[in-house]
Amino acid sequence: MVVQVREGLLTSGPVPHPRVLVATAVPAERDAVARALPSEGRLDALAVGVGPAAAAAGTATALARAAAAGRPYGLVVSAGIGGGFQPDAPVGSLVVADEITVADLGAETPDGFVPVTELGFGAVTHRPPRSLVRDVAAACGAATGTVLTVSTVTGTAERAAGLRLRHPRALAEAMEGFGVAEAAALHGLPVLEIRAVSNPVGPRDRAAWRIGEALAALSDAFGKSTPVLKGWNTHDRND
Ligand SMILES: O=C(O)c1cccc(C(=O)CC[C@H]2O[C@@H](n3cnc4c(=O)[nH]cnc43)[C@H](O)[C@@H]2O)c1
Repeated sequence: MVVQVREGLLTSGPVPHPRVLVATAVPAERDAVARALPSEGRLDALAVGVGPAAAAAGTATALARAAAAGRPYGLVVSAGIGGGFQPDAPVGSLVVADEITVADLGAETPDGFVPVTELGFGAVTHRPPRSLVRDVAAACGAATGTVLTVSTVTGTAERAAGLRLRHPRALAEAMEGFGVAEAAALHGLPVLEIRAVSNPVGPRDRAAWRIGEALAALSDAFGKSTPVLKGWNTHDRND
């Protein structure tokens, strides 16, 4: 396979059945994913840290190391628990992102929040391959919609309502997807995000978290989605 470095991007040609990196925030999520993966090793689960910056740095490092070792990844999946917008994404349910959007990268103005793209910089959304979103969601029974990446966990009804006003298609929020997606984009790779809902997005209520239930749902999702991930071809990334 030919790997090219062009304008700061690492790109590669189409690969049938590429290696897949599943990036979680913490070891508990990594272990929930790894329990469901086959032992033959084309899918790896790695805990890259909490928040978009740690996730971007950890993912980019893993992708660069794998490429340098001659075992490059062809697909990156951000996975873990997350908050679900109610009533669309109840606790224990699964969400596959058809858009991965960073919600708080921009500027506050007297007229409201302005995303960084409107300031003339960068990106705020990454779109996973549509066929992969469709097939993974069908395999594991997930809803599809926008998953927001935030640096601050939402803790009030006002903020939850504000996010939904700006992002009406948002089903879930978490803290890593956009960072993982930026790292994947830097390497010219497609990205997917899968979240198992551990808590409602809204007023802070630690008693309402169902982390065990969400980790079990995450494990189950990977058990059911592995055949799709293993069978996916990078040729299909624009489908
Ligand atoms: O202290 C709190 O009120 C609180 C509420 C929800 C989650 C946290 C975390 O520190 C977990 C961060 C960790 O888990 C993902 N996650 C889970 N639920 C959410 C959420 O509602 N909003 C954003 N992220 C969430 C996240 O991806 C991190 O990896 C604390």
